[in-house]
Amino acid sequence: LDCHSTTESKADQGWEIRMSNSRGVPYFYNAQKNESRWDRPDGLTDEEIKALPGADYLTGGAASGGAPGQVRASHLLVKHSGSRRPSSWREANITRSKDEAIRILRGYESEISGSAEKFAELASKYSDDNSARNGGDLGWFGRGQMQKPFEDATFALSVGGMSDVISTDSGVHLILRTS
Ligand SMILES: O=C(CCc1ccccc1)N[C@H](Cc1nc2ccccc2[nH]1)C(=O)O
Repeated sequence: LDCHSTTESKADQGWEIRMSNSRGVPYFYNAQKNESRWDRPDGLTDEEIKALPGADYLTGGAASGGAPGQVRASHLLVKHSGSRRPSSWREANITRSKDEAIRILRGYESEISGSAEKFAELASKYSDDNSARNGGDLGWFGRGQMQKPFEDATFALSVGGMSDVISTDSGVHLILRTS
């Protein structure tokens, strides 16, 4: 019986780097092990860490400050049948009505009740945007980059503030301004 000892390459050990919205610093996340940690996983060298998905959170990218006039925000998007692209990582064919999407989002809004950590947790689980994998974090952006209703709502928020339900061509959103 010849057993092959496959030494897993570090890359497919499932580690990635995500941004903690509540603390505004990166952390190590492993979906396979369902583990999150602030400190470097044992045995990962600098080189291997730099090669992980989300590594740009460690360098410039989203972690460092934005240019003047830029803001940083997270959002929780609930798509509906009228969305420009009624499909997401969560659901291949989204058929809920806009009213239903708003009702769902109002439910999250009351569950969040001002907690940035709760926001990131619910965005990770339920946002129909790919930013769900980063707790809804969109990084830094300036005016002219996002759909107008989204931009205006974000720039009207103070840091730490959360928007009302905002509607764009993509669906309905809750926005949390983080910087
Ligand atoms: O437009 C994009 C980002 C680029 C993209 C397009 C298509 C597939 C994947 C990414 N994603 C939308 C969801 C979405 N709409 C937004 C509006 C404002 C901010 C973030 C948003 N995220 C969406 O997925 O419909």
